[in-house]
Amino acid sequence: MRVLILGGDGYLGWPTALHLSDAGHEVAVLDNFVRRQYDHELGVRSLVPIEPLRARLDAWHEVSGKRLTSYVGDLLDAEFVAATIRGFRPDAVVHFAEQRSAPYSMIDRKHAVYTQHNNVIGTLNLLFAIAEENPDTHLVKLGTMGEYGTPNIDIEEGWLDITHNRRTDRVLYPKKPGSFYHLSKVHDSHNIEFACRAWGLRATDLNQGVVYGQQIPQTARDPRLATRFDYDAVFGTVLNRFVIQAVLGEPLTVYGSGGQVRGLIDIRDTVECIRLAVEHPAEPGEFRVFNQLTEAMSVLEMAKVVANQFPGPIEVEHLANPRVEQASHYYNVRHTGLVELGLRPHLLSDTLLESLFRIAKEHRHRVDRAALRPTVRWRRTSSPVRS
Ligand SMILES: O=S([O-])[O-]
Repeated sequence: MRVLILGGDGYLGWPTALHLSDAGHEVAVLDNFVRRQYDHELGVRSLVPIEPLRARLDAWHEVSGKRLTSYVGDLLDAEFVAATIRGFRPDAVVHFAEQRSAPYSMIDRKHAVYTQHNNVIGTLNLLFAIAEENPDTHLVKLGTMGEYGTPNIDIEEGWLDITHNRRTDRVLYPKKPGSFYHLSKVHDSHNIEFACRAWGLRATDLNQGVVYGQQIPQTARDPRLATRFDYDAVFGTVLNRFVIQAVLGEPLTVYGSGGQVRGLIDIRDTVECIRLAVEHPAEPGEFRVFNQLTEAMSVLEMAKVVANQFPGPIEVEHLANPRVEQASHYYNVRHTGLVELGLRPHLLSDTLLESLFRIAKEHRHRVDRAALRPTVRWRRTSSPVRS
């Protein structure tokens, strides 16, 4: 199949491109490199050095004999998006090209507006381009489990059958997201569902849990193929950050009591879920939703798993929670769709953590410790990004 990966230079977009290329698909990547600019803005960098896209593409050609096409541009440029779809004629478009940090979206008004404008309008431009250029294209969109929040009822896969005053209907599952970033994904989900209904587009919304890990077999084939590994309080995902804090001898910083439960997924399963979604497209007119997680754990449990595996003393430090979220709550998520398509999950294991500790040790000299401390406060309308 011909697969276009939007955000193909990013943490997950890049490994996904290699995984699909390795599986025999014809892959193109599109990116505007804004993720690399956030690093400059925040004064941080990926723990593992990453190569420019051009060098990555050459390295993949060298090790695999395969070439990926690349498009450099912005989804806010509607003409560029349409021309890319027209030129590459993808069977599937995988959309990772959004600002994906909740703290970043909560820095201040400017960052909130930027996040929603970038994410929502970029996705709208994409929907129009697909509808006008090739409506049979399957859109695989990265959503987040954070769209649902933590409701006191079971979380279904995107849709809810509801009986109200003796009448029944199937509705989009009600959302209670926890940041302007998460809200941008909720807005996207509604826009995409409407486009499926109005224009008969086919889409899969993947509500992904918190991703951990840094390597997949394809990126491990050459150091130039490495993907990012973020540890900072703005872009670092929680488990990856704990691993790095452990290696540095820093306390694992748990926000509040740590009772908040999150869905988790190994990066190797992320790329496999995308392959499964691409190879089993939604039907025309169908807005299909999968909850893309393989296990659920409280933040404190994650800290304990890391502490138990780390060969050395570890402290856990509870910080006043900078976010507004429930500290203890019901959490029960249905996530059977991807398993039915054939996903065989990697659950969080000692081997995975050992390899992450090794990667973190190798690059520990690159860490800026100050960047580990959270500074963005949900209860304020404006926060400094550095203390
Ligand atoms: O590519 S990332 O880190 O959103």
